[in-house]
Amino acid sequence: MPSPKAKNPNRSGGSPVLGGTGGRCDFMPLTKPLNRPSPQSHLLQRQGSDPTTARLRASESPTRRRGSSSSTGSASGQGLSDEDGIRLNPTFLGVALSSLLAVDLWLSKRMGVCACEDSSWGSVRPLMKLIEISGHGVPWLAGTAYCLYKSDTVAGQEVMLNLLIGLLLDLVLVAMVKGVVRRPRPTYNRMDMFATVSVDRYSFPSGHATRAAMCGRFLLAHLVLAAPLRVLVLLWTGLVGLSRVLLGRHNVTDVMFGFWMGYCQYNLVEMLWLSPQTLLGQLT
Ligand SMILES: CC(C)=CCC/C(C)=C/CC/C(C)=C/COP(=O)(O)O
Repeated sequence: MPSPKAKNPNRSGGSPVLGGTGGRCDFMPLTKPLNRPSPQSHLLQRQGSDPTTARLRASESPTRRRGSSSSTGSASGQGLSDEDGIRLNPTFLGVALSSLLAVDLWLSKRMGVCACEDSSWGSVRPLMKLIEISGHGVPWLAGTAYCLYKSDTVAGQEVMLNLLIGLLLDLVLVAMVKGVVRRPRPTYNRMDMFATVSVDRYSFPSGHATRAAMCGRFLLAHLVLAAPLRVLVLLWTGLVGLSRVLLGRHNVTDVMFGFWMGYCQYNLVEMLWLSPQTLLGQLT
């Protein structure tokens, strides 16, 4: 049976959505774009899972009061905000995602113990910033370019050239995802990072985490390293990711996704691998 909203004569269309109030099949207006939920709507989600309660709380919020002239009653249909559209029809995936994000924000804030000098672990901040620089794009690009220039074996040049390609690919892919997702950095982050570009005001995914994961895999696969050094590479990768959250630069999910993305980027580098044979084949 359709929900009371379906009785609204102003509605021009709707689609059934499973998981509506009380497990019924509710209708969601097709004419209204479903924007990403605002931070406020996450708050609403956390304050009460009951959609009716959430709607009532939304009508008490200052933003709703300010714009109350256009939203005098949800029954009119015109007064429904995008938030209402989403909150009245919470899908399982929506609730799961909102819960994950709420846990992510809470955990990240608790872990941001080096976010500034006055933080509880503020004295460790300089060490965390050193780890940050060790995973920054500039030293990696400059170091790889230098090794490529200095390398006097074809094998060495091949490895360095492909690492350079991987690093550039990483910058482009991370910039694209950051530009699309546009998740702001945590509010408690101090934007005092060395050499950033415009998309670096966004947080998802962590560019340091993608680079650490990709370079870590690259080093383990292409350098002949003794066991302690292999452990050190793994440790460094983990520390770069952890330092992003401790410094308050990122939320945990930014780093987790960054690790996964960097891991996949390495597969891409392997797929696109440029060998002297490939290069010579291209030239002849
Ligand atoms: C050649 C060229 C375009 C170099 C750009 C290198 C550069 C400025 C990379 C940015 C590195 C950076 C600050 C990434 C942000 O990392 P998150 O972990 O904070 O996302």
